Amino acid sequence: MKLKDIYATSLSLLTDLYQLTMAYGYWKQGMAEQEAVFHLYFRKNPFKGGYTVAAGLAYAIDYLEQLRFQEEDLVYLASLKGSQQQPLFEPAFLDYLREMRFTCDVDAIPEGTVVFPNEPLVRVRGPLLQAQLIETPLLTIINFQTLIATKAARVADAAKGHKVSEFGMRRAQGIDGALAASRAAYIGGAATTSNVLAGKLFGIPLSGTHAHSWVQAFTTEQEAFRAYGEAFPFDSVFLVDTYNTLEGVKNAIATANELKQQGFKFNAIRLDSGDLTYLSVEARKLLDEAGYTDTNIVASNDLDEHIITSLRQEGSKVNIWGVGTQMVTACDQPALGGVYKLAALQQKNGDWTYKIKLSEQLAKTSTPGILQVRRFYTESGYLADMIFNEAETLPERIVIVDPVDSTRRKTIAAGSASKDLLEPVFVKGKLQYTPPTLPEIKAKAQQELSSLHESIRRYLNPHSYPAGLEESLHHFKIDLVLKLKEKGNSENGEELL
Ligand SMILES: Nc1ncnc2c1ncn2[C@@H]1O[C@H](COP(=O)(O)OP(=O)(O)OP(=O)(O)O)[C@@H](O)[C@H]1O
Ligand SMILES: O=P(O)(O)OC[C@H]1O[C@H](OP(=O)(O)OP(=O)(O)O)[C@H](O)[C@@H]1O
Ligand SMILES: O=C(O)c1cccnc1
Repeated sequence: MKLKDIYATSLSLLTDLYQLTMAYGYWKQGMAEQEAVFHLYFRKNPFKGGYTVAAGLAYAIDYLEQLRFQEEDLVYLASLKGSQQQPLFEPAFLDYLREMRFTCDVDAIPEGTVVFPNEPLVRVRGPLLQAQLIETPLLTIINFQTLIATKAARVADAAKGHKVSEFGMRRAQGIDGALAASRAAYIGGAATTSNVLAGKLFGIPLSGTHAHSWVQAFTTEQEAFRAYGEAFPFDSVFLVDTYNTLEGVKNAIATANELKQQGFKFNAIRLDSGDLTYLSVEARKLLDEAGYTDTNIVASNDLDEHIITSLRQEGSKVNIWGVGTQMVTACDQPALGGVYKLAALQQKNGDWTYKIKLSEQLAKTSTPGILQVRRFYTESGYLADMIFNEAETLPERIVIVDPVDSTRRKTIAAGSASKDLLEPVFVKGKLQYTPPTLPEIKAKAQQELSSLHESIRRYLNPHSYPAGLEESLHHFKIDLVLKLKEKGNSENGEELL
C-alpha cells in the first residue's frame, strides 16, 4: 500500500470492527431499518477550561457524502474470518451493504460555535444500522478538530490581538493530524500556518521564517542573513539565536543596513531559545536604536497559552507568536472525550422509546430524547444554554437545571432572545447545508468567543457557563435512572413516553 493509495481509498471501512459486527447483528435481527437517534457530545471542556469551540463538521460532511461500500471494501469484508475460520459476514449482508445509501437526517452545530458539555454537537436520526456505523468516524473527526480549535482559541486569547503563526506540522500526530490540526488551529485563532499543503487544500494563509540550518550552512551568520535577505527582500525574518542571540540581532541589523539601498524591508527577527522576555526587550532596544521601530519580534520555543500570558505579563516585546507542538498536539490534554450515544428508538407503531446509558456517575449517564440546544442571549452576550427534547412540548416557565448538580438552576425570563444551535445538515441522506467558508467559520469563532464573559474564558478555575437540561427533561431523566436502578440495572434502559 502506497501513501497515495491511502488518500485515494474509500473511507467506508474507516470504522471500528464492532460497528460492522453490530450492523450485521441488526441486519440479522431485522432491526437494521429501525429509526434511531444518536447524539455526539462531550462531558467536560478540555484543558480544564470554561468553553469549547466546535470544529470538524466540514470533514464529517465529506465523510458522510462518500459513504458507500465499494467492491474493494466488500471483497475485504468477505475475506474476514471468525475464530473457527468461518466467514465473519454472510454474503447476503454484504449485498445489503453494497446497496446501502446514507439516508439519515443529520443536524449539527456549525463549526466555530462555542459549545459546552453535554450539548449534542451532532444529532443523527435514521436507520439504526447506518446511524451506528458512523459513530467512530464522526468521533475521530469532531473530537480532534474541536480539541485543537479550542486549544488555538486559548492560545490566540493569550496573544491578545498579536498574530499567532501555527508551526506544528513536524510534531503533529501524522499526516492527517497535521492537516486537520492546521485547519482547526486556523478556525480557533491562528492567523497563518507553516504547512504548505494545508495552505493549498484549505486556503489558509502561509507564513514562515528560516531554520538554524540556514545559518549553519554559511561561514558567518551575517553571510546567511545577507543571502536570505537578497532572496526575499520584502519577506525575510532572520532567526537570530543560532550562536548568540544579541550578537545575532546586531548581525541582523547590520545586514538590514547593508541591504537598505537595494530596497530591503526589515520585517522581523525570530527568537527561539533563552529567556524570551529579556531577549525581546534587549532586541527591541537594539532595533529601535538602529531606527527599525517597525521591525517585528517573533518568538517560538514550546509556547502555549500559559507561557505567552506569562511573557506578556513580564513585559516582553514579542509581537508575533510562533506556536507548534503544544497547540497541534494539545499536549496537556491530547484527546477530547466526545462520545456518541443512542437516545431514542422508534417502535413499529411510530412511538419513540427513549434510551439511556446508566453510569455510577450521573455526569456519565446519557440523556434520553431527541435533543436540541437553545441558546439564550442578550445584547451583551450569551446567557445560558438549554438542552431539551424537541419531540415534547416545552413548559411555559423555562428552567435550566445543571445535569450534575440539580441545585444549580437558572430561570429564563419569558420572551428572552434565543436561537437553536443544531441546524439541518442532511435530510434523508441529502445534503441540505451549504458549509461556510473557512474564513467565515474563523470569523464566527471570533465573534462567539467575544460574546463569552471574560470569567468563562480565563484559564484558572473558569466560571462555569450555565448549560443544562430543561427542567422536565431533567425530571424525566432522573425518574428513568431511579426506575432502572430499582430494577437492578438488568433491564433495558428505556422509557416510553
Ligand atoms: N521569560 C520567560 N518566562 C517564562 N517562560 C519562558 C521565558 N522564556 C522562555 N520561556 C519558555 O521556557 C521554556 C525554555 O525551554 P528550554 O530551557 O528547553 O529552552 P532553551 O534552552 O531556552 O532553548 P533550546 O533548548 O530550544 O535551545 C520554553 O518553553 C520557553 O518558551
Ligand atoms: O516549539 P514549537 O512550538 O513546536 O515550535 C516549532 C519549533 O520547531 C522549530 O524548531 P525545532 O523544534 O525543529 O528545533 P529546536 O527545538 O531545536 O528549536 C522552531 O524553531 C520551533 O522551535
Ligand atoms: O517558519 C518557521 O519559522 C517555522 C516553521 C516550522 C517550525 N518552526 C518554525
